[in-house]
Parts: sequence; C-alpha cells; structure tokens
Amino acid sequence: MTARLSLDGVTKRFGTTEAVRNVSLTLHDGEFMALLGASGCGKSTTLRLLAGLEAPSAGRVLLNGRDVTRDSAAARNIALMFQSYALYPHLTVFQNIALPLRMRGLSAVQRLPGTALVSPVVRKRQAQIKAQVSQVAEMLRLGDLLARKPGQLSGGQQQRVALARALVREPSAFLLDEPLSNLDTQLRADTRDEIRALHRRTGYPFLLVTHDQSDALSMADRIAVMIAGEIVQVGSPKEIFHRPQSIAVAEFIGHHRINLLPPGPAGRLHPAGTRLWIGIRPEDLRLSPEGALAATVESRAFHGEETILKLRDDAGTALRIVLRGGETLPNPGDTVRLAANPAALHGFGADGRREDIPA
Ligand SMILES: Nc1ncnc2c1ncn2[C@@H]1O[C@H](COP(=O)(O)OP(=O)(O)OP(=O)(O)O)[C@@H](O)[C@H]1O
Repeated sequence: MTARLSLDGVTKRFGTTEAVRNVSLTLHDGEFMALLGASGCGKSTTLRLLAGLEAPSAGRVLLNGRDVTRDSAAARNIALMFQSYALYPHLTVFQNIALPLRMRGLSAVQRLPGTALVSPVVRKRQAQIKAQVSQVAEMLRLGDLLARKPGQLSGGQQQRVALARALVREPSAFLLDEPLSNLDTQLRADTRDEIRALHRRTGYPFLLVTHDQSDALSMADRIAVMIAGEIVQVGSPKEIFHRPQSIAVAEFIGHHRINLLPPGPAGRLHPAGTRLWIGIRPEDLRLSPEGALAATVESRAFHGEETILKLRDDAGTALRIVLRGGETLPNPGDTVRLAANPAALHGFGADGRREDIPA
C-alpha cells in the first residue's frame, strides 16, 4: 500500500501543554483509519496538523512522499470535516456544494451574477460545475434536495451536504472530526453506513477522529489509539480488541471495563510461575462450580439482554462479570466460583506492557 499522508515524529506544543508528542502515523492509499482517544488527548490537533491548520513544533508532514510541513492548507487540498457542518445558511444545497468549485474555477469577476450570459467560457465552466455537483449529489442521495436551504434539512441531510462539498474538491484525503457526535442513535447508525459506503465508492483515504470505540471498531480498517498526546497502538479492530499491547489500551477498549488481577500466587487465574498482571474481560468470565477463582457477589444489575455482577475475590480485588445466558443468578452476599478460557486471558508486565502468558 502506498503512503498517502503521514506525520513523521510530530510534536505540537501550545505554551507548556504538549498536545501531540512525537507522533508518527501513516494513512495509506484507500484505507479507512480511526484515530481513537478520550477527550483532550490530542486528536483534533493531530487532524489540524495533517490538514495544515496548525504548524508542528517539531517533525514533518508528508503528502504523497513530499514534505508539505510548510505548505498551506489550500495547497494540501485535504478535506477536513468538523462536528458542525458549517454550511452557508443563505445558500441552497446546490450552491453550498458548488462553492469550492466556483472559488477554484472562476475568477472573482466571472463569479458575478449575469456573466454567463455574455461569456461562453463562464457558461462552459458553469455547465461543468453543474455536472460535477449532480454526480456527487446523486452519490449522496441529495438529488432531490438541491434547491433547499440548510435550515430545511435534517441533521443527517446537512451532514451529507457537508460530505458532498468536501467530495467535489477531489481531495487528497478525507479527515473527519467526530462527524457522528451530534446525531441520535438511529441516525448515527445510518450515517456510519453512509460514510463507509462513501469510502468504498470513492477510494479516498479516510481518517476518522472519534472518542467512541464502537464507531472506531465498526468502521475502520485500522485504529490508532491515542492517549495523552501519544499514539500507543495501531492495529486492526480485532488486534486492538483481542491483543491490547498495554494495560492502558486494554482498559480503554471494550464495552465493559476489563478486570485486572494483580500478580499473585499460581492458582486462581494465574498460571504457574508468572508474575504478571492478568486481564480478563467481564464477558469472558463465567460462573462454574469448579472455577479457580472464588469471589463474593456485591451487587447485581439487570440490563435487559445482560446482567452485570460486581464481585470481590478473596484477595480483595474488585471484579465484574457479564452474564448473557439464562443461568440461575446468584444474589448479593453469595460466594461463587469463576472460570475463564485460558485463551481469553491477557498478561501484562510490571511496566504495563503486554507479555505472553506461559502455557
Ligand atoms: N489552540 C490551543 N491553545 C492551547 N491549548 C490547546 C489548543 N488547542 C488544543 N489545546 C490543548 O491541547 C490538548 C489536546 O487538544 P485536542 O483538541 O487536540 O484534543 P481532542 O482529543 O481532540 O479532544 P476532544 O475530543 O475533546 O475534541 C488539550 O489539552 C487542549 O486543551
């Protein structure tokens, strides 16, 4: 795969705040990458550095292998979409989408009303713009809405107009900053599909910034996990979920927070001879009379399709287990035994890094 857009050892400081620390990251041709991290970890700054809206304090930005660190955002032609759609309310959908083409393809004088009547050049260019807008509008199912103003559109439709406006520019890459955060659950699911489909149809490299792991896990080919200004792991959604490279990533990923058992004697869930922290996801633990780990139930919460038990093991460690079957549920105060498939255990050394658990 060809590298399209990269950060090479980039650091960005705002006064004494180091928002982005020595980040190297490559977005390849045609791939869909998610930049995932908690609020304030430096995701938006990373996008702005890529797009050319911020200059790095150190390091380089590369576009198609060329150093563009000092190039303007306009020269890079990278589409950057924000949480808010930033459409012009007084312009129609057609005019909003056509705007970047008009700015690029017509001079200030040629953009004046009426010039098409007297100039064949302007007429020809306007016909081209109309064709380009129609093609993109069709792709995003906006064909019937071209005469409306943004105020007459739903949130999802406004979002599609913003995508269309970015798309007509034929950008080098698409950077999307939390595009789903203003949407309700159903619209969010539809827009996820929309963005994925747009990516497939256009083949542009996409980088999606999100704090929502479900968005990242469900949409991206690769995920870059960012914590406190640093990229701590890059991998496929399955790798990130099943093989987190550190306790920090393991705790960040997963619908339910992973259980962590401190190093302890063999037995319990610890294999013989290890001094590792053992991570086990709440959905990977099960109740079993022969289970190696004894624990007391502290609370039980029914959530419809699943029940969450909070427990404490005999070494005092708090644990959670998610039950989805129809088993008889223990009550608070009961002592139970827990078992886990050895393949579901994650081992971490004292420095928090992943280590293989000896067989
Ligand atoms: N222009 C700025 N001046 C000073 N500090 C800034 C500036 N922009 C960002 N920061 C700081 O840099 C850090 C990273 O901010 P950034 O907006 O990149 O995070 P984020 O991960 O995108 O957060 P969110 O998900 O909340 O948007 C924060 O501590 C923020 O306060």
